[in-house]
Amino acid sequence: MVVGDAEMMTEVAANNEVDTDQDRDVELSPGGVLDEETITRGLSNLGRSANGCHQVYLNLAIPGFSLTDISLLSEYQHLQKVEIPYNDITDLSALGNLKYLLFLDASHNRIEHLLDFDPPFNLQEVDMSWNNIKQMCDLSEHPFLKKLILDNNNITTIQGLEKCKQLKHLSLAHNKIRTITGLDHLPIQHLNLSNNNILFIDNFDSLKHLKELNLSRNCIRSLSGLENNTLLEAVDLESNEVIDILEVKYLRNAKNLRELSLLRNPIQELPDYRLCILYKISRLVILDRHPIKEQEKVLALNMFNPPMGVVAARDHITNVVYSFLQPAKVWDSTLPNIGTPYPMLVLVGPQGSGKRYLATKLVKEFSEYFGYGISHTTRHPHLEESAGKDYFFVSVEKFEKDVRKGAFLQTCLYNGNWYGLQMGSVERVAKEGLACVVHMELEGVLSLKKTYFEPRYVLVLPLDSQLHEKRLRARHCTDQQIPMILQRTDMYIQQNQDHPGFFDMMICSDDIGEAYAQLRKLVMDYLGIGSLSSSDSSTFSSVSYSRGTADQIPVITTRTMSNVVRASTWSRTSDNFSQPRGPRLGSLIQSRGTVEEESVKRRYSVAKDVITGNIQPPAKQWWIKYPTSVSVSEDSQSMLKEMREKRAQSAPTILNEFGTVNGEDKFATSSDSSSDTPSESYLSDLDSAPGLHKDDDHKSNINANFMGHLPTEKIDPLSFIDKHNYRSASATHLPDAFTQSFSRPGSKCIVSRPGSDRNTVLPPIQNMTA
Ligand SMILES: Nc1ncnc2c1ncn2[C@@H]1O[C@H](COP(=O)(O)OP(=O)(O)OP(=O)(O)O)[C@@H](O)[C@H]1O
Repeated sequence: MVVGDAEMMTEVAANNEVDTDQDRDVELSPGGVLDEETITRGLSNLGRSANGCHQVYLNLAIPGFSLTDISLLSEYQHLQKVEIPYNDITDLSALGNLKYLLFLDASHNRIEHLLDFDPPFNLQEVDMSWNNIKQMCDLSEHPFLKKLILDNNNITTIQGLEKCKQLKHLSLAHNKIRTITGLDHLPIQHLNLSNNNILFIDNFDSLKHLKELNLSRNCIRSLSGLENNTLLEAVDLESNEVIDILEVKYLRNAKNLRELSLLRNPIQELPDYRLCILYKISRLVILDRHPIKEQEKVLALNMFNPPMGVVAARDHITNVVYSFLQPAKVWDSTLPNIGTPYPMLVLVGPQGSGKRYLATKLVKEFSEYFGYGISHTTRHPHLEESAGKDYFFVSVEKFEKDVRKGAFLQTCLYNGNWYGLQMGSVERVAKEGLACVVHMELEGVLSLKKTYFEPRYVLVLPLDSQLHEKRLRARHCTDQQIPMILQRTDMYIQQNQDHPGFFDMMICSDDIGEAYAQLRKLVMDYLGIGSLSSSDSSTFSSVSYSRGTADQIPVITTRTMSNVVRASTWSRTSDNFSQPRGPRLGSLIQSRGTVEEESVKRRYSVAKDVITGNIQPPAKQWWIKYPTSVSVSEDSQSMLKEMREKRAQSAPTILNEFGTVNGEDKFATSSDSSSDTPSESYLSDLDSAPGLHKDDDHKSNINANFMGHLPTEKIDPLSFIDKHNYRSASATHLPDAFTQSFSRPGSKCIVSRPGSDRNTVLPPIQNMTA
């Protein structure tokens, strides 16, 4: 230490001594009786008196003088703020003279009676904590009281506050209160009742202004009673006995709730307690004194109510992982692999939209092309359903077992039941050489879109909600389920709007006959078959690709139109079957069942035709002739909006109920009777569907749109355009990309097909069919 510093310290010490000496000289308030000297030292804040005539000190602070007698204070009637904490005062009657008193701090004294002095006019804030008050007296003489702190007393009952209509802040912590009473209709915003013996949150209903509530260290088990305190922002329930996570439901109306503490409650022992609370009250910013991170909120949401995309991703991961976990085995499969897409049609829509009916009818009519992909479900069969035809009805255990076997392509939980499409179901159809038609909910689609299958997705949507409701009622839907299903229709509309191209086409199914006609027309366009007359003998064919079969050759089936009409299946009738040659294929066939044998023979035959250049597989048109996108144009958006409004207002349409599958046409309407012979009216109906426009602008865009999506097969674009009459101004200026060889996924030149997640915008089909 330098000399200068030492000197300075000595000087400071000397000064201190002088001060203490002075203090010692003047004994302040001897014997605990307040004297003038003490008052003089405690006065501050010189200002104008309440009547405006004098300059007076407005504040007095005389803490910690062991005062017992403060009668002298009665002479200082202009005081507006009196702080007399940490004394031994028992009697405040001297304050009765202080008519202008606004703030009183008489905490840490020995007062037994609350405010028992003549009331000042405007007393606003009182702190009488740490006293010996046992009972609250009638405070109706203090109507302007805004803040009352009575912590650490011996109060057992809250009372006497009825007339305190300005009371915003009340603190009664560390008392002996057992039940909450006497607070009715008070405008309290901050209430502290911590450290009492409160068991129930009673009589809070009328505390409509309550923002901050501290009920920590009580014996509260239930939050019931807080449901009407909608302005709550912070609730402290630390060290209580809350045991049930569902109790937080009573806070659901507190839309401004930002801070909650449930520390040291049994509830904290629950697994995922924090995430659960965050999920239940997502608006929280601080929980248990810890700020909430965004990641936690996302985790909570994903855990308890994951968005459909997350569920689909999880389901997909589960299915993929389980299938990878299977012992390595080369499956005898007719399905394609990742590089060779398999034609598949998925009808998507809410329950009761009619998609199952459409799927069955389509499969029935186009049995040469399509097979019905049967899903598995854990729900019980309805009377009219048969196992192995409508669904494979399995127990949850069996379903789970199959999941673990990696048997599913996609799974989803809908309405409390599991649904899933197994690879085997698709395989079964593929073995027939047919394209698979399945129907499912959006959740299923989200999962299926993650697989290497790249189906066409046709959205089947009932836009007339009353009609939809009627159909649902005719089915097996309960009163609770119906609103949920109707809401889901809006979800589909939203999905369609938010993700243009997600669905390849939308069909309104209010009139199921027309819906089928549209679907039929679409399918026929895909397949390149204009009309199903028996005289039509135009050639069409379909392609399927086999995995693990000899040489990985695309296997193509050829058939004439007359065959379509007459033959019961696409694959089994009068194929030009050639005996397979070579030991490999021969032995392969020997080891198979009849159906597969047929399939291999057929494929062999078609492969031969393809190699010799005899046929063009029509199935490639599935991939070339894209179906109509649900358009993203403003027109279509507004049309959809219109339809939505119409849907909301629509009067019930009298239609036959539908409800069965198996081709039984309970859907049948007058228009349905003509559905076997597609007419122009289908086209006009198609036009009226959202997203289907025939305006010229679209027409001129067709090629541009079309070129955005590389088909999976190699085509000659110019002949394609010629064939379909698409030649337009823009067609004569085809960019290079269009005239290049188009390649399959997996080759260098990959552009995702419409409807896939990779490329979301589709060309409108009407230009193709124009
Ligand atoms: N594998 C699947 N993945 C996802 N959803 C599926 C699957 N299979 C069926 N679904 C869908 O689950 C929903 C409930 O089907 P369910 O058969 O129980 O009811 P429904 O009243 O007969 O429905 P719908 O007549 O619309 O088929 C339907 O929308 C159906 O399309």
